[in-house]
Amino acid sequence: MENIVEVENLVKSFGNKIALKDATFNVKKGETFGFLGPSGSGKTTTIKILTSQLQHTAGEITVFGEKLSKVKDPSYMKRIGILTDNSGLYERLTIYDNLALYCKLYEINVSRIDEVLETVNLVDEKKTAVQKLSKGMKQRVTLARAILHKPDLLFLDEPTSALDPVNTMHIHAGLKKLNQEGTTIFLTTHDMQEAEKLCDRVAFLHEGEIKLLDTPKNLSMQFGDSTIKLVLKGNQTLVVDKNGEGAEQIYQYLKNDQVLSIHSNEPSLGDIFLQLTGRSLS
Ligand SMILES: Nc1ncnc2c1ncn2[C@@H]1O[C@H](COP(=O)(O)OP(=O)(O)OP(=O)(O)O)[C@@H](O)[C@H]1O
Repeated sequence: MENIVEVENLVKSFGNKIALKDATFNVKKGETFGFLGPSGSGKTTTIKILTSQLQHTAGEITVFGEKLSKVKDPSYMKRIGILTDNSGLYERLTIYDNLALYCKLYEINVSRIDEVLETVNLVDEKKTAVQKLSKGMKQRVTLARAILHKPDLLFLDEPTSALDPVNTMHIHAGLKKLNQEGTTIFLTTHDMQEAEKLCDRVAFLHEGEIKLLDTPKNLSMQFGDSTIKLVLKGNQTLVVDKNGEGAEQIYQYLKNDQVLSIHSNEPSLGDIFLQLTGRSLS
């Protein structure tokens, strides 16, 4: 599959502080790529560099087949969507008027506004001034603006960090739809469930270094143990090996009608991160 982003040996330092150490990764066209790491691991710094908001110290970056220095070109910026914590919304204007301004900028029809407001669950609030919105609602307006022009590549920095579970579900469904329609997504998060749900591949970032990069499924197989968990009547939990002896045990419990549930003992992305770095993602 074609790479839409190629990053080689990326380094970023702020004075003596090294925020990114030799990070190398690619984002493939059409995928949702997750950058997972705890606070301070370098996620926002990476997004800022990839979207030309910050200069990197060393390394090679290519986006859409062009060296990063050219990405500032307006024709490139039109192919990119960005959601960061810096909203850039006009507080006194309504949601609709904010988005209408961007429609003009991107030269797209205002009929698209209702579509994106549907995605972020804000159709009924479109005539409300931004200054009257909650933090989570503003985050949803910013996301609506980021996807207004159906970008080829969408950068999302912790897209659901200020949202409640219902709105998070709404946004996840919207992002899946956008991805199915062809937008490649680069997403940072410290929410492992979000990553498991949305991402085709994930990179684990720890103290500015990429520790691991693969599909969630491969990681779970690589780090999983070869056991099966049984929950028996009376809520007793039993872990058995995936071998002939384990099979015999499971058979006996099933035969005696003692089994409530059977699960393979797969680690979550959070478990894997903990195993790898000794610290949790949040
Ligand atoms: N402008 C800056 N000047 C100095 N240090 C900075 C600057 N921006 C970021 N850093 C440092 O670089 C490191 C990575 O920060 P970054 O914001 O990329 O982390 P993050 O993974 O996005 O964290 P969070 O999840 O809290 O947003 C941190 O140690 C941070 O203090």
